[in-house]
Amino acid sequence: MNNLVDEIFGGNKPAHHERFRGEYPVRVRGLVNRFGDQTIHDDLDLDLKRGEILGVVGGSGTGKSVLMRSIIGLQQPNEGEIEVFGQSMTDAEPDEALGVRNRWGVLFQGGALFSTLTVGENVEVPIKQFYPDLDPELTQEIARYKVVMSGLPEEATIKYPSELSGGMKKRAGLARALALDPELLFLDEPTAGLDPIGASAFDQLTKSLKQTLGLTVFLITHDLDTLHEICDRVAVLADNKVIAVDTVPNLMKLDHPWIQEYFNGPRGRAALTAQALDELRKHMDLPIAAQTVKALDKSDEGEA
Ligand SMILES: Nc1ncnc2c1ncn2[C@@H]1O[C@H](COP(=O)(O)OP(=O)(O)OP(=O)(O)O)[C@@H](O)[C@H]1O
Repeated sequence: MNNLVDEIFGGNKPAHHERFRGEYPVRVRGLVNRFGDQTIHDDLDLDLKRGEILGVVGGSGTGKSVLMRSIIGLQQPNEGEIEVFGQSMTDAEPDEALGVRNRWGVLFQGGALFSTLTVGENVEVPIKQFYPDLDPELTQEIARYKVVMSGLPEEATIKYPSELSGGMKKRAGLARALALDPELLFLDEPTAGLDPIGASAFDQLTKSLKQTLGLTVFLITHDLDTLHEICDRVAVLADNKVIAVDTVPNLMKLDHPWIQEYFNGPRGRAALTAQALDELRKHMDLPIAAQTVKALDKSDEGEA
């Protein structure tokens, strides 16, 4: 397990650092990734703005996870330049890379929890890795705090991953991603496999953590509700590149076949209607809003 821990969290103590004040915590330029004769990325550019939730979408196999793995140093690109917190990751000496690794948290698809450790012990892993001399009681206390912050009951701290529901596993993974108070959070399909209520609750948690902790979030998703509800901008991967980065309403105006199919297809329209209804419900004291909600609710029943 130690190799995996080293791979994910790095293997040494972090250097001291100031919080990043620049505009773009992540900048990717001319990224090329190939596996054999399969080209995944070809001259891909992307900027992540400080304080935003950036949704990353694209068809299956377009390279969303490979892009995330390239940024966090788990995938060595064939070409290109990646800067995190203003520091080049592609040319970085191992020590320099370590200086930034403790400044991001990652929630992998499926949570990637260590099954032989309790939730609390999972959250302690990166803390012990980066701060081995910390008093064990304090380490446990920090882990408990992160568990509760992620919306789990405190009792979940002593449970094993196999004793948790899918939604609880995601929250446990999030608690571990938050263990070192990151400035940057990477979420790979956090709502996949959750029921709509669980997915919506996870979205709201992400949004409130972004606001309260001042996080910048890179969020891979297929979930249209998530895009509409919490993403400030969305990057679309197609044709081996990021073909557009914009707000959802602006993306919907673009004349690209995949974008049109995705955002203006039946599921895209349903997500948009659901969001419009949510907005209107906030203004139910206005007669026009009440009437519109009633009419839209009826048309939904008609379609069902
Ligand atoms: N280590 C690897 N070796 C060979 N091919 C790989 C490797 N990692 C990813 N790929 C290939 O790269 C392509 C992009 O994979 P990636 O997981 O990034 O897609 P994705 O956009 O995240 O897809 P999904 O939405 O289905 O999760 C796929 O064709 C995948 O098979």
